[in-house]
Amino acid sequence: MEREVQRVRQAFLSGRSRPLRFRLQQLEALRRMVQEREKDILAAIAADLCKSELNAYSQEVITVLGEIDFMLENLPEWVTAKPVKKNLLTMMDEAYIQPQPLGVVLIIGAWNYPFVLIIQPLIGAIAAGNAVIIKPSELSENTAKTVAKLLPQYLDQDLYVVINGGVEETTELLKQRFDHIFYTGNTAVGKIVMEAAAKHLTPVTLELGGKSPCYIDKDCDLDIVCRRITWGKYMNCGQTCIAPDYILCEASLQSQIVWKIKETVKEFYGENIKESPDYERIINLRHFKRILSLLEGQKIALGGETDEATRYIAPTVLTDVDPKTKVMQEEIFGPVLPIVPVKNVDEAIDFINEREKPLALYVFSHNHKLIKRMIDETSSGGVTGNDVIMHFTLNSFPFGGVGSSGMGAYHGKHSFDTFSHQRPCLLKSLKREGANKLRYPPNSQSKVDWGKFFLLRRFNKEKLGLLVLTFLGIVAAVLVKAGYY
Ligand SMILES: NC(=O)c1ccc[n+]([C@@H]2O[C@H](COP(=O)([O-])OP(=O)(O)OC[C@H]3O[C@@H](n4cnc5c(N)ncnc54)[C@H](O)[C@@H]3O)[C@@H](O)[C@H]2O)c1
Ligand SMILES: CCCCCCCCCCCCC/C=C/C=O
Repeated sequence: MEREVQRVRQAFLSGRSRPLRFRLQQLEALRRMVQEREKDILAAIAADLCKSELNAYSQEVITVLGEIDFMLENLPEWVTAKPVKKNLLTMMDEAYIQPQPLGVVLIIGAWNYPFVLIIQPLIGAIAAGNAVIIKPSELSENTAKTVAKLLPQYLDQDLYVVINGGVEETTELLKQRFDHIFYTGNTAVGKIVMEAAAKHLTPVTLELGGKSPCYIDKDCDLDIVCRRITWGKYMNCGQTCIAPDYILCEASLQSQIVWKIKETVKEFYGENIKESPDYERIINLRHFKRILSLLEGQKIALGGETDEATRYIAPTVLTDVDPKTKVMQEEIFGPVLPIVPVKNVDEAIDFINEREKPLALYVFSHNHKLIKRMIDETSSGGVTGNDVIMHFTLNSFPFGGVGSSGMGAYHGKHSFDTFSHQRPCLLKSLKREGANKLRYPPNSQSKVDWGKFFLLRRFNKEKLGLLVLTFLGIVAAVLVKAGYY
């Protein structure tokens, strides 16, 4: 493992990942890989998650292609040095911020969207000029193997390397020194990753999970609300980091919500859900059993049917859920939707604020002020009003958590920034030593006064005349330098 990381570091130190032309060429090669090997990629995702290839394409491949195009379009502007405002002490100097690559980045992916969750951060890391080691999730082994096979056929083989394996390999990998670690997965492993990173003072981005609440106000169109929630909750069989985890609403709305979700489930998946190409399965038996255990003692208002052999769990809704029960203590990550009755929006806000900060928050209402109030008075990684999931699709948004749902963010320019160091560069001349004497010892009141003038723009009235003269002198010098005289 050490040798492999060393090999990637040597490739980074060769400097070839840095030129803009190289980054663009690698991103184009990655796009070619996705387009030419689309069938292999879709088949792998489909096999891992019992997902239709159409759904694999619209949930993962579209996002990846959109992200590559966005990078190719904007990267030339992002990589350029940006001049910054100067003070009076540096006004004759060159001052700019130069984004630079961090070095060798480790990307650890999760299994639930096994392609996009490793390739989207990879796009950002390449765009920022880094070398990358990717560790896909071992639970989605078809996608892991396919990516390990395809990437070296299209990308630089020493700069971008896939290492497959489970906990043992990841633990070994985490002992190595990286310049950034980008981890997607559960909060418990997030802590392990952060602890390992701390040993080398490596910065981390943690894309974690949590219980994303969904508040439904009584002033809204329940038909539309329930259609949108049904889509976001049962997509990928509930195994989506930003799926609505539970509903908060007035008790009187519950029966209508159950009825409308039931109707929508029929509309989306037909009478026989098991036969639907749009309804996935739980990733493994451990998760299947974990989700079943969340149903114990609950009032099942819809669904509840299961089949262990195929790890099928029907779209399920629980009503009158007691917040103290197990289903409300952990992220569900399955097709189970508890409804927790609250008296009003105040109680909903308190409910959310008494718990860990979620990755996403959803609010449904015709009342725009109520939505704004929810946003102002709570915290979450992201918010979508009157819909679910959709903030993920906008690459102008930073995507990430807050508090226990994660730290750092990515997508679009935010990925480029995550994998770049914003290096401040001040280029002075060896001339004009007169002005610089101000900061050299021995210090004096007069030097402090000048310092106040130059840096704080504060001065005393007696010296005003002298200061004005100095200022005019500086202006004249600038004009001479700029070629006006
Ligand atoms: N914020 C996001 O973008 C996002 C996206 C997807 C999933 N998630 C969250 O991820 C969770 C589901 O994923 P998961 O954690 O089950 O995925 P997982 O089991 O695939 O684990 C994630 C990664 O951690 C590694 N890993 C597991 N145990 C480890 C250990 N002990 N030491 C070191 N590495 C280890 C795995 O090899 C894998 O690569 C949910 O909480 C979900 O909300 C978040
Ligand atoms: C055919 C139209 C496609 C609509 C766009 C759907 C967007 C789905 C996004 C799925 C989320 C994938 C990333 C998940 C992260 C967390 O698990």
